[in-house]
Amino acid sequence: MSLSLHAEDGLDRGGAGTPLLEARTLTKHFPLGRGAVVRAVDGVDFTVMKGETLGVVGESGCGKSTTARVVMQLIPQDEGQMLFDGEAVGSSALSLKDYRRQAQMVFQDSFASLNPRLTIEDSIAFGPMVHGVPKSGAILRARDLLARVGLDPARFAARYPHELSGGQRQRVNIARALALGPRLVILDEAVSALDKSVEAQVLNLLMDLREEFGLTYIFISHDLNVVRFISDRVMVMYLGEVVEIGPVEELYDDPRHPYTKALLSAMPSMDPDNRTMEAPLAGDPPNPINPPEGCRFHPRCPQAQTICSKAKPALTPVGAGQRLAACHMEIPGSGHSRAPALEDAA
Ligand SMILES: Nc1ncnc2c1ncn2[C@@H]1O[C@H](COP(=O)(O)OP(=O)(O)OP(=O)(O)O)[C@@H](O)[C@H]1O
Repeated sequence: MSLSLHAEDGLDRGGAGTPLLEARTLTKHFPLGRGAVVRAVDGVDFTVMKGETLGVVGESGCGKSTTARVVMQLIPQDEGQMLFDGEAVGSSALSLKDYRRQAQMVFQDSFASLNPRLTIEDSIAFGPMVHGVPKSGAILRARDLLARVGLDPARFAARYPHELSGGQRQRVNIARALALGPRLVILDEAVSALDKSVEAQVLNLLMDLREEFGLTYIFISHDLNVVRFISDRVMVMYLGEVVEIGPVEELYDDPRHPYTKALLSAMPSMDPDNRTMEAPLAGDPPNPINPPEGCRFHPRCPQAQTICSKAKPALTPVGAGQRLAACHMEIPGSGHSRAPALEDAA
């Protein structure tokens, strides 16, 4: 098989208009016994465009990592479907094996992701060898990738993970993720464990690699400043659901969902004149085993009205139209009260 180290022919680099990944009503529940179920991901819909970075934010436990693991097919979804470049993942047109080559993931823990008994070059070469690349070719590719992530192959190829710093190990993990020539890379808190100066270097490296290889990223992070820096669009999750998604500057400058407003108001602003006056989030997120009826955010929402506890708001276009928010108050014609279209559901 041939594994390209360059953007694939025909890849719409930076083309905001063509979907690479379409996730439709993805659902993942974890049974806990005695009928209890954690609704970790509950009917999530989103699209990632070719060449873009989609940031994913939300409080701990809202389902970011589970969404990533389902997208990677590390765990199967209970319901829902994914299309990758227009083909259903797991279909005869796109087998799971082919899909897994094209979608790769980098995790937060740079050490746990690497086999301590393998040298750096062997770790990077492992994936291509599993996919049938001869060892000599896989090692050459590994050394090339080491150089591309800023590690001199002559110095680093024969070292072991424990001989590297956290930042160097994460560069190795990035090289390893790129070894199979993926088109989609999921970065799950991939820079969160790094010192700020190292984090900035790795973020710049990720942006360079995205251009060089025509990659598409899903970037999961608790750090809203980092997400703003690297993302083209941002998806906000709350208790297993998407509550808002849209272009990064639009969403940060004019958040529409009350949860997004509260989340951003808790963000340490670089600019003291630019801090929002929204109330910060009160209380802990409710339990994903027994989420509230209607809008799941309503028990903590300063704008909640009667409808919010009764009917689930659908993701609805807001603002300039490239953004969606799931809030009854944003549904056109609702007059900031009960939305007529939802009266029946109440
Ligand atoms: N294997 C599992 N079994 C049972 N519950 C799980 C499992 N994996 C995740 N969960 C639960 O699913 C919910 C979503 O977890 P997930 O790790 O996806 O959230 P997250 O937003 O990534 O959180 P964090 O930011 O802390 O990583 C949480 O309540 C979590 O405890």
